[in-house]
Amino acid sequence: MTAQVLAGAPAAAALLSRAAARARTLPRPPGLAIVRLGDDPASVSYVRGKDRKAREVGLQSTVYALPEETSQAELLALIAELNAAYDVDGILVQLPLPPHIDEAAVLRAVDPSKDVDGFHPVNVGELWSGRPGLLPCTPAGVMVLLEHYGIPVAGRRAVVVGRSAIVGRPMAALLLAADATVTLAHRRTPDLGAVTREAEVLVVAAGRPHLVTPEMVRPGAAVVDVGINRVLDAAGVSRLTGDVHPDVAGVAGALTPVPGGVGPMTIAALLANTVTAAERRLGLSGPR
Ligand SMILES: NC(=O)C1=CN([C@@H]2O[C@H](COP(=O)(O)OP(=O)(O)OC[C@H]3O[C@@H](n4cnc5c(N)ncnc54)[C@H](OP(=O)(O)O)[C@@H]3O)[C@@H](O)[C@H]2O)C=CC1
Ligand SMILES: Nc1nc(=O)c2c([nH]1)NC[C@@H]1CN(c3ccc(C(=O)N[C@@H](CCC(=O)O)C(=O)O)cc3)C=[N+]21
Repeated sequence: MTAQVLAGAPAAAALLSRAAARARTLPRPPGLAIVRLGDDPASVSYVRGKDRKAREVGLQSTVYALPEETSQAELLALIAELNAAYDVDGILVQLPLPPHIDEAAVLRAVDPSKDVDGFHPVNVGELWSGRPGLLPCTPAGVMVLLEHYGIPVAGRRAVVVGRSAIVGRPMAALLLAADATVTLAHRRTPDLGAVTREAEVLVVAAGRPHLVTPEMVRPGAAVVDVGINRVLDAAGVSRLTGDVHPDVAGVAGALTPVPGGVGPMTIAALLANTVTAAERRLGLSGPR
């Protein structure tokens, strides 16, 4: 037996085509502003991917590539300008930020109605209180992926490994909102395998290559691998690998690949959020 492959591409394409159709009904294209500091190669490449896809689906996307040494005051001034700009519906500040910038202060500065990452405390609070506003892209993308493949969540045991503000915590909130019974595991969880074996839906976002091995997985479980780790293969070539060991495919019922699983969903969810923000700002509230 080998697990069903939950490829991101078809689910992301479906989400993008729904978002593009909604965007076409608006009086003007939804506007996305992407802010990035410095030139960390991974950030440059993610931002390029987001900007390219945004244009493909008919959004007006602008990348603000600022030098690494940009001061916090300069960054906050740009955010204030984008908050005030009529034709900007979504603002994304690419993380991580350089160490001299107070990340929490920057995320708080983004107008919550333009916070297409769903990182502002207002959106976080709304998510946990069960009145979701704009949803964090990776967890929202995971929910769309599960739905696309008809994997049920309601009434099932879900385990999330990792409790970061951008992935693990909001993932747990969305699974809870979808009526799963949710456990959130982390570095201080004793006997992680005993916990993950309980999961009918297992989401792994730890940033540890191959942390989850076959004996940690319940037979037939749906396993979502959020991890993106750059590792050297036997030939010394740099490759992307997930947090889930490939042999898990022999135990799981369904498994997301890395790359080509959650990554494309994250980008699609960001663009769908931007359309949602535009609809709300223009007073034309469409579906979600
Ligand atoms: N596909 C996509 O679109 C995206 C992928 N990612 C990837 O997902 C992964 C996680 O990202 P992110 O959440 O930002 O990472 P963080 O490093 O912020 O958080 C990692 C979490 O995993 C937990 N953890 C780490 N090691 C273990 C372990 N051995 N056992 C149990 N828990 C552990 C940590 O626990 P503790 O809190 O106790 O330290 C922490 O809560 C990374 O590989 C990242 O590249 C991230 C964003 C988007
Ligand atoms: N403000 C902010 N918002 C984010 O959403 C955000 C961020 N900062 N910082 C970094 C993480 C990471 N992230 C990814 C997006 C797409 C892929 C993606 O498309 N991955 C491809 C592979 C890409 C490659 O080849 O490098 C895949 O998995 O198939 C991965 C990771 C968004 N993040």
